[in-house]
Amino acid sequence: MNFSSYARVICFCVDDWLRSLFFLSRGKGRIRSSTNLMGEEAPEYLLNNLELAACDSESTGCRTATIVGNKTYVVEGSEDGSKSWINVKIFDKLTRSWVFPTVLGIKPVQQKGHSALLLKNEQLLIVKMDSTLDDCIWFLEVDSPFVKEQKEILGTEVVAWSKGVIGNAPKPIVISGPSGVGKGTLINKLMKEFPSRCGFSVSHTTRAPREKELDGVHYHFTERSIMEKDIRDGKFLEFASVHGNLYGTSIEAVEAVTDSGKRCILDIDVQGAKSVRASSLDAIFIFITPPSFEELEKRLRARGTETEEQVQKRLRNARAELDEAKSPGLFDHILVNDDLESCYENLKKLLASDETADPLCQPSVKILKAHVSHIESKADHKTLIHCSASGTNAATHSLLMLDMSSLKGGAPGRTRGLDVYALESLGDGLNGI
Ligand SMILES: Nc1nc2c(ncn2[C@@H]2O[C@H](COP(=O)(O)OP(=O)(O)O)[C@@H](O)[C@H]2O)c(=O)[nH]1
Ligand SMILES: Nc1ncnc2c1ncn2[C@@H]1O[C@H](COP(=O)(O)OP(=O)(O)O)[C@@H](O)[C@H]1O
Repeated sequence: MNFSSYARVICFCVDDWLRSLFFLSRGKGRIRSSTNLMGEEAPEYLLNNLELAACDSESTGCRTATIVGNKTYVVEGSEDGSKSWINVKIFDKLTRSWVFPTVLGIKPVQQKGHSALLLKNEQLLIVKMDSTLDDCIWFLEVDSPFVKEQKEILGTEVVAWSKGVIGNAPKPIVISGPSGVGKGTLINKLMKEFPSRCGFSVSHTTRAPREKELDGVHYHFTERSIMEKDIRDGKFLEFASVHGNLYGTSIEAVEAVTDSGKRCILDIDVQGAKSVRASSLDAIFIFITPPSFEELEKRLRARGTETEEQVQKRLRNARAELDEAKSPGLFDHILVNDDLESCYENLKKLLASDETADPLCQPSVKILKAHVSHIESKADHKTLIHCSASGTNAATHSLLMLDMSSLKGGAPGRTRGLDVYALESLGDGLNGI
């Protein structure tokens, strides 16, 4: 792929957005005034010519516009003292109108601007300027399988953010099973024995805390209305109504554990396991089953944490869960929790046999405190990032190569598997090379 074909750079300054738009083009060099952009019509040359846009990091605000089919995705952001924001809007060429999509996932905090590059027709690579390397690479999914599914569910235009993460991580473990089977007991044992290697995904729930349950440790206990809003805002990987309460796994609950290099353990019901199976999270699914229904009932009553009515409801649901667990392709392993110690040993054997539990791949470049001037696509899966230590001094300009050949995951979680290496010496302004 030819570099210069990607070097058409549009610089939008927020302050001037209404009045003028500077069109900087290698080879063209024209300055053109925009027509009334906020009059809800994007100029013809923008819609016809723009493939890649990068913005001037010196300005207080920044806009990039990227054409995907008949749509132009405008990503705009600003850092204004304590306030910083990043928004996405879409110009639809067919209807000649602006669309404000539902934005899912955790969005980046805008700093000194960003560059945008269309990777495939389903996602944009967004590189934040003046950011550390662990926070500069982001993806805006515009037509990925996850986004397509959400468009159908929500009936609106949807885009979804996903943070790019260098290297891989151990696969999360999803543990399901009927209430009282011993999931919590097994997970506690794992956490005690491997505190530095396993981390628990702390779910949100609308149920009341039991005695000895701590907010933020066992669950994030929350109000239904708050949780429903967070679900609408795309902050949850999955959620389900279980025994009359709402339970859900936030994206951050899983990613915070995985980002720290630990294996994330999720204790979720069968509906939640189905949702995670359908998501981009690559996990191992384990169902814990009781030796008999009578033993399950005995354990549930012996625990003494539920009223009789709640016990009855849990037992009714248990029958359905035991049936659903047999759905082909849902669970990778079924463990019978008869004798606790043997079940725990079997669980540990399963985890030990997972080949993905390799240590986090360390990037060849650790911290990027450079000014990223722009990005260019070189070839499939490989992207050049231009950066400079001082921002304007040509002598310190350097190149990083971003290799995305083994990307995994994606919205609504992280996009993992990135590899970054320096093509040239990057000078004093960059650490850790
Ligand atoms: N889908 C989903 N289910 C969850 C989540 N957190 C807990 N659960 C499930 O909700 C059910 C009830 O959990 P809980 O109230 O702690 O009762 P217990 O299972 O009897 O200890 C269990 O099946 C859990 O696995 C979650 O984040 N999502
Ligand atoms: N293998 C086992 N044999 C006997 N009791 C068990 C076993 N595993 C767990 N228990 C007990 O059963 C009860 C329910 O276990 P718990 O871990 O709370 O289940 P869950 O998290 O699946 O609802 C607890 O009192 C626990 O001590």
